[in-house]
Amino acid sequence: MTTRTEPDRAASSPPAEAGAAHWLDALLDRMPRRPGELAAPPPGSGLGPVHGDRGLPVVGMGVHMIRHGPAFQLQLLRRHGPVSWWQVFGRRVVAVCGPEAVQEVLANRDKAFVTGWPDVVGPWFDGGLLAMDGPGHLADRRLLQAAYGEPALEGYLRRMVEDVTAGLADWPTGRPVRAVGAIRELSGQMTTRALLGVPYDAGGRQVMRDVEACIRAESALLRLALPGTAWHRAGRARRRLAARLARAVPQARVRADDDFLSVVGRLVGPDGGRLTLPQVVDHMIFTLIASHDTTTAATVAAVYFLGKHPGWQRRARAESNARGDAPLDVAGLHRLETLELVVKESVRLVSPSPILMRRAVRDTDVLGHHVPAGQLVSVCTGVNQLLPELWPDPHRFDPERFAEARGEDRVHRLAWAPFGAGQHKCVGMHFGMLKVKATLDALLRRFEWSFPASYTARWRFTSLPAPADGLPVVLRPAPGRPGVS
Ligand code: HEM
Repeated sequence: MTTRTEPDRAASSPPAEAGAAHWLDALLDRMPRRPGELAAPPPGSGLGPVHGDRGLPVVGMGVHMIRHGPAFQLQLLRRHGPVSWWQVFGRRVVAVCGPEAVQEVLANRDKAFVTGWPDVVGPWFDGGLLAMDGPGHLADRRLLQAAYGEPALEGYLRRMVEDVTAGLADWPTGRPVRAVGAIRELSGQMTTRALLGVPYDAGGRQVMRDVEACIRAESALLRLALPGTAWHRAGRARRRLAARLARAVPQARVRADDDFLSVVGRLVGPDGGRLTLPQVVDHMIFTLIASHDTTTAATVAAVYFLGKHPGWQRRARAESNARGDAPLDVAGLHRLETLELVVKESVRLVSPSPILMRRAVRDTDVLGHHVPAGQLVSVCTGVNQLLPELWPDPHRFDPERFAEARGEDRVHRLAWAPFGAGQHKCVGMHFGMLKVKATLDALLRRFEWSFPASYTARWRFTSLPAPADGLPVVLRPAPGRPGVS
């Protein structure tokens, strides 16, 4: 069974060639690349320059990136090597691809790199872990880690399982549903009680609309707070979120509840210190943003691949149904081994966060290439996940490659890194995997679905990857579950 996604096809051939059937891709293919050097290395340094493509004036290679994502960066790797650069909307960005180059930047041994996210997405992450560096980041991360431990996860999972079951009750069968929008809504329904203790229908919906306004502004081109713009809407949304959280934190600190905000509010560091109210507010806003679209993208990818590979869908459903009516807990999710393999393979092929942004704080080098101070660097973990040098038959949907006996992900510690690596590695990785698996478990027990052999999703990379058509899917009642429709 071979599934060729947009990035998959392009991984074995240049993106423009892969998509040449579409007029826009044919046009992009003919566009001048205008190659050149990023910056001259300091004389006598022994370093080489970074080579790359300027593309069109202003737009640069931005449209290539949106249409082809990791496949575009793979093409940069093939043209210019593991350290290259490209221009996007007037800005030069270094692309670091391949396991060694990615490892060098993420290990960050000489502390030359800091987070580059605020430079790219704007102020929406402010005060969150991914906008911080150095001792402040380390101290907050150590403190917050307790809120992601297994005992705490059990409480969040219980809430998410109740909410996913209720959310799916409204999903129709027998007519097309756009999976991307429906799964995003479901993610919101599963988030607000687990993270904030707020039911979706009693204020949670507005919270998620505000979170989504911030997410949308991350990729806005017009970054002025003019009324009517995404930037303006996000500013208002973030202020509403901050005000709401500022009211909620004092109550959360004293209530003995097991939602994420209550757990974070009660955390005490080794020195007896607690996070201040503004710190909790900022961390919570970033957590809401970081958890929502990533888990949506991962679930959408798995729904797509399960629909293209009914054998895997049946196998995963059989494991989910084997639980009978027992409630789903963390141990129960760990036992869903097929789902674990399917999710790992889905986020390998379509990585929810295929690049990690960094900025050089001083002149430095990556694999002997000169990177000047201030330079933005995109660390392309998503490319590594598709490299034929690392993965046998990399475009094939083959979840078994993650099984203990094969362990293809063990070929290099950065061959599979959908949750990042190094200082900023996703602290919510287990939480995210639980949420995605709990969503898929509920879907599998209730529905079955498939996509025609002729259907291939075309992924777009405006912000996180999503099928351009919203992934229309027709659900049917799952077999072997009498009484459930
Ligand atoms: C499938 C789901 C998820 C994926 C693929 C994912 C991916 C990532 C990646 C790649 C990073 C590192 C970014 C970088 O180094 O630039 C990251 C960081 C982070 N993620 Fe996740 N994430 C997921 C779910 C979650 C969830 C559910 C939460 C919280 C409930 C969360 C919270 C965070 C936080 C707080 C950070 C910043 C860590 C730090 O800077 O120290 N993530 N995530």
